[in-house]
Parts: sequence; structure tokens; C-alpha cells
Amino acid sequence: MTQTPGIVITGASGRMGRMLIELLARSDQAHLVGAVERAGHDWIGRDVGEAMGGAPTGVTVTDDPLEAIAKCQAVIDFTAPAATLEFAALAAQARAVHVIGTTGMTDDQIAMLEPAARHAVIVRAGNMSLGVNLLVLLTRRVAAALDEDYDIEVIEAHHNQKVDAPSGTALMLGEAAADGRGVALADVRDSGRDGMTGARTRGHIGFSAIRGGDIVGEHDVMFAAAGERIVLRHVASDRAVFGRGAIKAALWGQGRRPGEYDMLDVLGLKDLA
Ligand SMILES: NC(=O)C1=CN([C@@H]2O[C@H](COP(=O)(O)OP(=O)(O)OC[C@H]3O[C@@H](n4cnc5c(N)ncnc54)[C@H](O)[C@@H]3O)[C@@H](O)[C@H]2O)C=CC1
Ligand SMILES: O=C(O)C1=N[C@H](C(=O)O)C[C@H](O)C1
Repeated sequence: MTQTPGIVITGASGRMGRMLIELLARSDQAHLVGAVERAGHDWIGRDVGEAMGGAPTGVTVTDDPLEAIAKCQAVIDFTAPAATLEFAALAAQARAVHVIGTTGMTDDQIAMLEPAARHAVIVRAGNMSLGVNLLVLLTRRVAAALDEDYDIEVIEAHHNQKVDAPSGTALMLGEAAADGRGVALADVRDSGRDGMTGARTRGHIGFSAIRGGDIVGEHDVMFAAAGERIVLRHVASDRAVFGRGAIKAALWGQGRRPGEYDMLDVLGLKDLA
């Protein structure tokens, strides 16, 4: 029998970590070989399945990512920016595919992934769902078809524990809209309006972030003109859509040439971009 790729999940106790461990337990295409949490976490040293309140998996949660990653074929990483940079170096050393779902990375932090991508496959995306990646393509097309009479606003809503804003997805959508218009997002980005902001600047792309309850992730791209509005919307109601995308990326990356990729590559949608 052929052995399926062995996957390490970092941030194992997190919302996405738990989802991925559940998905891997049911997968016949990949299997769990490691679970990493931050030092001092009370899951360290416990079987990850038992820590989740279920059956034992035979995988003990560790705070030593080097030991875990050395024996895997892929790392699926939904943690925090500083941790992701550490895991990128270790995945590169092990020539393991590194699937990065972590958002909130600065441009400087993203640039710091480049040395790792010379040695291993990195797939990074602010959203791993098929639906959002299709929305990115639609957003670029609609923005290209409309002129600046249409004000572009990206509105996102997430649960009350999310620590970064705008969301990684909102930024992907903003980048796509800016790209469609032939401008750089950095030159037209308008985030965090509050107080006497003055009238809206023509051509700017606005961002609004809602945080509340257990909202999984909702994104609207609004094109608002005098007399009409077009709204492109994605609603995620189950984190499994991100988890399934991440596992797909880990499998897609096996045997591929080192470099930085995104979900449009994984989903075969690059030609439509
Ligand atoms: N790209 C995508 O499709 C998606 C991205 N995300 C992003 O993934 C990240 C995590 O999201 P959640 O799971 O909701 O957060 P969470 O806070 O529930 O989980 C993060 C986990 O990472 C762990 N962690 C932090 N530093 C660590 C370290 N140095 N070593 C090991 N573990 C460490 C934390 O202890 C925590 O358990 C966020 O940046 C979020 O925006 C979330 C969902 C989908
Ligand atoms: O933190 C989350 O939960 C999510 N984060 C990603 C983002 O920042 O866009 C993806 C998804 O919306 C859920």
C-alpha cells in the first residue's frame, strides 16, 4: 500500500488547527504526523486526539517544530506571522511543502519568505476556499470593466477573536480590484475611517471590518455609483472550506518545483486571472 503524505499541523489547538486535524482523521489522501503548539500551551505532551476530546491519534503535541517538521512531507500553518516565518525556515530545511494560511503578515514579513521558497514549495493565500478565489477573479474583471464613477468598497465580517484587519481575504480582493483598475493598492487604500474624514476620494478603495460573535468569514465587494450598486459576496459558513483547500494545496505541492505559489495555482485558475 502506498503511504499518503504526512502532514504537520502548527497551531494545533486553534480554530483552524482543530478543523484540519478532524479533516485529516477522515482523509484517505494524507495523514497527520505532527501537531505543534506554542511553548507553555497546556496541550504540550498530550495526544492531540485526546486533547480535542476524542479518540487517541498516536500524535503527541509538541513545542519543538524542528523535530516535527523534519519527518513530514507538508506543514499546514494557520498561526501568527512571527511563528510562520520560523516554520518557513524549518520547512525549507526539510524540503517540506509549507501551506501558509496565516494572515496579518506585513510586506516585509512576506518578503522574508523568499529564501525559504528557494528550497521548498510555499503555497500562501489569505483565503483557501474555492469560492473566494473565484471572487478574486470576478472582482478583477468587474473593476476592469468599470470606471472611477464606481466607488469600490470591501466590507468584511469575522468572529470576535480575529486579531488582524482588514482580513487577508479583504486585502486579496482589494489587490484584485486595484489590479483590474491598473493601479497599486498601496496608492489608493482607504482603511479605518473615523471622525471628520472629509468626502470620499475618487478612485480610492475603501475597507470596513466588522467583528462579532462566531462569524466564520463574510466578504462583500461593492461597486457603488450614482443610481446603482453591484455587490459581489462570499459567505463562509464552515471553516472546513479553508481546511479542505489547505489539504488540497499540501497535496498539490508534492514533487513540485520550489517557489511561492497561491491558491489560484492550486485550483488551476491562473489562466483565468
Ligand atoms: N487563509 C485562510 O483561508 C484562513 C486564514 N486564517 C488565518 O489563520 C490564522 C489562525 O486563525 P485561527 O485558527 O482562527 O486562530 P487561533 O488563534 O484559533 O489559532 C492560532 C493558533 O496558533 C498557535 N500559535 C501561535 N504561535 C505559535 C507558535 N509559535 N508555535 C505554535 N503554535 C502557535 C496559537 O496558540 C493558536 O492555537 C489567522 O491569521 C487567520 O486569519 C483563518 C482561517 C482561514
Ligand atoms: O481569521 C479568520 O477566521 C479568517 N481569516 C482569513 C482572512 O483573514 O481573510 C480567512 C477567513 O476569512 C477566516
